Amino acid sequence: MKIAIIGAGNLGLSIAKGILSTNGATSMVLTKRNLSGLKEIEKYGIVTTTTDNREAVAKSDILIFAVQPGQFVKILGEVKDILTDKHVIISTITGFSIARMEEVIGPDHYIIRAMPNTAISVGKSMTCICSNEKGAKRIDLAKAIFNRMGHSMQIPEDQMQAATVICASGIAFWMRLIRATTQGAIQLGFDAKEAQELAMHTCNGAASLLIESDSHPENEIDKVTTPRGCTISGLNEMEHQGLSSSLIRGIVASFDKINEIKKG
Ligand SMILES: NC(=O)C1=CN([C@@H]2O[C@H](COP(=O)(O)OP(=O)(O)OC[C@H]3O[C@@H](n4cnc5c(N)ncnc54)[C@H](OP(=O)(O)O)[C@@H]3O)[C@@H](O)[C@H]2O)C=CC1
Ligand SMILES: O=C(O)[C@@H]1CCC=N1
Repeated sequence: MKIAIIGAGNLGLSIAKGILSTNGATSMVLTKRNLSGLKEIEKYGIVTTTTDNREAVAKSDILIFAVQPGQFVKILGEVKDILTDKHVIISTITGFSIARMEEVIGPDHYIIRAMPNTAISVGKSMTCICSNEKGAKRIDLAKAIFNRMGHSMQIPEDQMQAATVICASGIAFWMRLIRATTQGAIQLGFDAKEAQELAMHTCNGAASLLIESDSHPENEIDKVTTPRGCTISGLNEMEHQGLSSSLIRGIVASFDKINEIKKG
């Protein structure tokens, strides 16, 4: 697969690392205006970098766009005359609808919207995808690309904003929970490095347990909470302080904000 990543910033570079670590491409062209941050990745044989988006598009079949929303229309306009039927166009751009893409390049292209997160760099992204009518013929290819770097789910386009909050912003929410657990562990006497190790691997174990056993969180919680024990004391105090409520409110605030950004 010949892949171009247009806009190798935080997310674009994470995707590039994920593709490299899973041998997901035969060639990869990364673009940005200032190439100085791409020195390390250029050392990989299959990677080339350029400031020329047209060159990247001409050399590739799969085009992954990871620029800021305000930059996207201009870049699409710049390359639209060299888009052909070999190209699958994948946009990770928040709040930028398929209809707006079609307004610029027309509907006769394989268009996919994808919402990954930065764990794609280590092959562990939860990625939601949807497509335009023509892109439905390439959705299995898109799923295969993202399943190599984690787990994908096809959703209706009108759920992409919600998916952005839960999956893309969501990784930051989980990081904060891991950080808070680390701070608690330090207070209980572990040094900072040990504390983070305990928090990260416990978090990983909780998610793996649910994924691999197809179980419900409360079912697993019931197995841990000894009557009159320390777990239920901790959990109930967290709930008195509003743990679940604050997470839900944070998610809704994030969703309200993303809808505001889309309007404005
Ligand atoms: N960060 C995340 O976790 C996630 C981000 N997203 C979405 O992905 C997109 C990118 O986000 P993020 O990576 O954080 O943003 P960044 O600002 O880190 O990356 C955008 C990149 O685009 C490059 N760029 C700007 N103009 C051009 C151009 N004309 N040609 C080529 N490259 C260009 C910039 O580099 P330079 O200035 O050198 O050109 C920059 O590196 C956004 O739309 C965001 O909403 C979606 C999911 C998760
Ligand atoms: O914070 C943001 O707005 C973007 C979208 C999801 C991740 N980063």
